[in-house]
Amino acid sequence: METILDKIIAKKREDIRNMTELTINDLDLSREKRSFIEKLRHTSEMAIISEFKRASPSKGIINANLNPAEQGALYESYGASAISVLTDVYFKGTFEDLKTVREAVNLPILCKDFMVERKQISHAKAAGADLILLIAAVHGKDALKELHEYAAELGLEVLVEIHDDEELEKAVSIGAELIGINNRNLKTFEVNLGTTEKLGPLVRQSGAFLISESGMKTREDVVRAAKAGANGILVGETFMSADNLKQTFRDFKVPLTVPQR
Ligand SMILES: O=C(O)c1ccccc1NCC(=O)[C@H](O)[C@H](O)COP(=O)(O)O
Repeated sequence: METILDKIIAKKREDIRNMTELTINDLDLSREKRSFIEKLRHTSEMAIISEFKRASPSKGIINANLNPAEQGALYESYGASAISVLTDVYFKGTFEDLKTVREAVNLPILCKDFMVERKQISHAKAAGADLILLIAAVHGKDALKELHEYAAELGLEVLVEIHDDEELEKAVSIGAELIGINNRNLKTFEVNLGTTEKLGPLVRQSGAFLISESGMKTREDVVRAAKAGANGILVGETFMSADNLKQTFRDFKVPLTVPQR
C-alpha cells in the first residue's frame, strides 16, 4: 500500500524535475558558518531545535498566520539552539521562508525537506541552510552516504533521521555524527516517545549526538527524551500553536541526563 511518505517522495521527484544543480562557483562557501554540532559539544542542557511549520500532512493547518522572521526571532530570544524551517509544499513551506528566517536570526538553520537528489542540497545551501535533513528510510546505504558526503563538501552539517533498527544501522555505517530519532512513524503518523527510549541508548553508544524529534508536548516528554540519552529535541507543532511561547520554552529547558562524549 502506498504510504504518505511514498506520496511525498513521488511529488518531490516531480517538483524537482527541472531544478538544476548549483555548482561550487554559484554558492557562497565563505558565508559565516553557524555550527549546531559545535553548540552540542558545549552545552549542559537539552538543545532545542524550534521548527517553523505552518501545516503538516498529519495535522493539516497548524498556524498559517505566523510571520517566519518574527517567529524565528522569538525562538532565538527564548533560547532555541537552532531553527528548523520546513521548505516542502506539503507543509506550506518554501526556500523563501528559510532565507527570511536566516536573515532574522543568528542561529544555525536546518533545511527540513525531503532530499532525494544532490541538486536540492545545493539549493538549500544557496538559500542559507547550515544543516540539512536526510531521512534514512528514503535511501539505500550507498545513496545516503553519497548525499551525506556531498552535503559535507558544501560545508553543511547533516541530521540523519531514523525510526527503526535497520535505519539506525544505515546511519551508523555512514558515520553520521548527528542522528535524529523521529518519534513519528512517517508511514502511519503514529507518535510514540518509546521510539527514542528504545533506540536512544544505541545511538549514543555509536558516538553520535542524538536529537529526539516530534511529539514533544510537555516538560515530562522532554525529560523522557533526556533520560533516553538525547542531546536535544526538535519541536514544531507545540511551539507553532503555543498560547504562551515564552512559558513553553521555559518548561522545555531541561538539563542533560547523559553527559556529553
Ligand atoms: O508532521 C508530519 O505530519 C509529517 C508527516 C510526514 C512526514 C514528516 C512529517 N513531519 C516532519 C517532522 O519530522 C516534524 O515536523 C518534526 O519532527 C516536528 O514534529 P512536531 O513537534 O510533532 O510537530
